Amino acid sequence: MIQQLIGKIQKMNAPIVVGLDPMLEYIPEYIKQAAYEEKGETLAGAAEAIWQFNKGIVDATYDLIPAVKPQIAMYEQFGIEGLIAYKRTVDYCKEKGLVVIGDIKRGDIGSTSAAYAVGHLGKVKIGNNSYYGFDEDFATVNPYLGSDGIKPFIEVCKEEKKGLFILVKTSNPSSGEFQDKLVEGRPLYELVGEKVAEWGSEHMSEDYSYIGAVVGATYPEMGKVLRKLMPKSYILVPGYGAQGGKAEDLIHYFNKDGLGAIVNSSRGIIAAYKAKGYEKFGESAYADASRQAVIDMKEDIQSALVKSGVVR
Ligand SMILES: O=c1ccn([C@@H]2O[C@H](COP(=O)(O)O)[C@@H](O)[C@H]2O)c(=O)[nH]1
Repeated sequence: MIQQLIGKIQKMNAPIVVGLDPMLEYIPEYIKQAAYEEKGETLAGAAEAIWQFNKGIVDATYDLIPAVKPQIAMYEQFGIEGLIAYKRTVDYCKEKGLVVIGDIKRGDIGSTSAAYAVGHLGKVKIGNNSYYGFDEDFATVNPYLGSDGIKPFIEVCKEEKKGLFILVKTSNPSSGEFQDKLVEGRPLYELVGEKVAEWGSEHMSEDYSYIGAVVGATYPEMGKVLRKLMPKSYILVPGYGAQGGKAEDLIHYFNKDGLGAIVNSSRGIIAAYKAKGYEKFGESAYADASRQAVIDMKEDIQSALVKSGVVR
C-alpha cells in the first residue's frame, strides 16, 4: 500500500491528505435539515448528515488527492450510527480510488492490539470464514505501550500489505509534556523515532517502509531532526493550516527525492466555505470551496518545495 500511496502522490503531484473530521458545526444547515427530516434529530440523523457531507467533499476532491484521513473520534461520538458513517466513508473513498488512513490512534497490550489490528486493517476469523471489519489501508497507532503494543499491527500490515503511521512527535501544544522529556540526555520523541526507523528498516517496500511516523507541522525543528533519524519512513504531517503549520516549515520533512512526507489538513479543507477568502462559495457550494482549498494547499506546498530546492 505504501507503493500505491507514493505512486498516487507522484501522479497527482500532491503530497497531501484531506482529513475527514466532520463536526456538526461544519456541516451546512441544508444538509443537517434534510438528514434530520429523514431520521430525526438523533444519532442516526447526525450520522446521515456527516455521511452526506463527506460524500460531497470526496466527490469534489478525489481527482486531486491521493488520500484521505477520516478521524474516527468524529464518528465515534455518535456511537454505532457514527461508526456506520465511518465505514460508509472508508468504503466510498476506496471505491473512488483513494488511499484511506484511519486516524484511530490505537495501541494496547499485545493481545488487545492484535484485536484492534485485525478489526481495522486485517480480517477477523469466525469459524471457517474471515471478514474485513473497517478495512482501512493505513492506521495511526500510539507507541506508548512499547513494542508488544506495535508488533501485532506490523504483523497484520505485513500479511495484508497495509501500513502504519506511529505517533512520534504530535502537533498539539502540550505534546512536549512527555514527548520532549530527556531520557539519558535525549528527548523521548527521538528515541521513539529511532525505534520507528528500526521497525521500518525491517519492513521495507522498495525505497520506503510501510511503517511510517506522525510528526506535527507545528514543530519544524524537531521535524528536521526526525526526518534524518527515520530516512526510510513516510511522515504523516498533521498541523498544517488550522493549527498554524506553514508550508515553508515543512520542507525539511521531505527527503531529497521530493518524497517522504504527506501533509494533512482537515478543518482547512472541509470547513473552507466558512473561511476568509472563500466567502464567494457560501454554504450551498461548500464542496467547491473544499476543492479550491485543496488546489490552494497543493500550490502552497509545491511552491515552498520548489523555492527551497527540494523539488524542481
Ligand atoms: O499530532 C497529531 C496527530 C493527529 N492529529 C489529527 O489530525 C487532524 C488535524 O486536524 P486540523 O483540522 O487540520 O487541525 C485531526 O484529526 C487530529 O486529531 C493532529 O492534529 N496532530
